[in-house]
Amino acid sequence: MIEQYKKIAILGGGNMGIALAKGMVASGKYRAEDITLTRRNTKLLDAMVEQGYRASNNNALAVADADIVVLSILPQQLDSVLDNISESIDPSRHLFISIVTGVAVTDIITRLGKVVEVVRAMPNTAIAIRESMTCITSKNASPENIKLVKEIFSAVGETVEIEEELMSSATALVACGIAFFLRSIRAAAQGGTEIGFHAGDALRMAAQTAKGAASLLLHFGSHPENEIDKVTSPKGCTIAGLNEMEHNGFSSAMIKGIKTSASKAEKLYTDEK
Ligand SMILES: NC(=O)C1=CN([C@@H]2O[C@H](COP(=O)(O)OP(=O)(O)OC[C@H]3O[C@@H](n4cnc5c(N)ncnc54)[C@H](O)[C@@H]3O)[C@@H](O)[C@H]2O)C=CC1
Ligand SMILES: O=C(O)[C@@H]1CCC=N1
Repeated sequence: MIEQYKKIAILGGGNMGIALAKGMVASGKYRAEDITLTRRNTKLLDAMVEQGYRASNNNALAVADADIVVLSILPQQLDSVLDNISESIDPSRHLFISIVTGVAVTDIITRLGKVVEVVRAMPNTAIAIRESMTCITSKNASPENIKLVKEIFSAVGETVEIEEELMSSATALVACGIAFFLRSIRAAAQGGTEIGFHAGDALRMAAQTAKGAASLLLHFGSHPENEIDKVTSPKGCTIAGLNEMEHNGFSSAMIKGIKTSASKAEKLYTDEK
């Protein structure tokens, strides 16, 4: 249990903060009582408190009590939170993990006015079920602390270390990506309903089929087209459907969407200033 001596403050107990906390505890490597979640209205964290987590609306106190500080607020909420906790930070003790989109390590250090070690992480909502793909980067953390952060996120899914310059791209591909694939599954289910299945059955069938497709790639390490070739019988119905989708811009829509999300992610914090 790597984290048994570490206390964790997750500033911003919203979608991701809660999902991260739950995923960490579900991994069996972290204890709920070592994790404090903050948000302005702590009533909304009552369900977490019932499960043994701590809740607070005082970021400075939560930080003072923690070894690891996770920044999990929105980009537009970041500056006021950093201003509020600055006095409570001890750079020799605190390790920062930021999952805030579009915020560089240097942005955090500049705003805090203190040189703390910061590791940026970009997970996705599948962190709640320990199936996240998390991209990690740091310009100033020690190898030990980067390893520690990798271990945290490895407990809730897969990790990859990337250059900080690619973090907005990672945001589009892995964080926004969950929504893109979910929308694809919804579209498949809608098609399924139109050709005869009840909506609930169609959704379950589409979701399991999507899981199977992703698992084939991860299991065999193969290229999608290799797996597609195994499905498309000559003169068959798969290639007919696939080509119809491509004539309507299926791949192009996904590529353009990912590029749009990446450029938006890059500007989310700076546009607030
Ligand atoms: N939702 C997603 O799939 C992903 C989000 N992110 C990033 O993670 C961060 C959090 O995103 P979400 O959890 O989706 O947002 P969210 O809006 O669900 O959570 C933010 C939380 O911060 C709380 N908050 C606001 N001001 C606060 C303050 N002064 N002190 C303490 N808490 C405060 C809000 O009440 C809210 O609960 C964002 O920067 C986002 O870009 C990163 C990866 C995936
Ligand atoms: O939509 C957003 O801005 C956040 C960042 C990545 C996923 N959700």
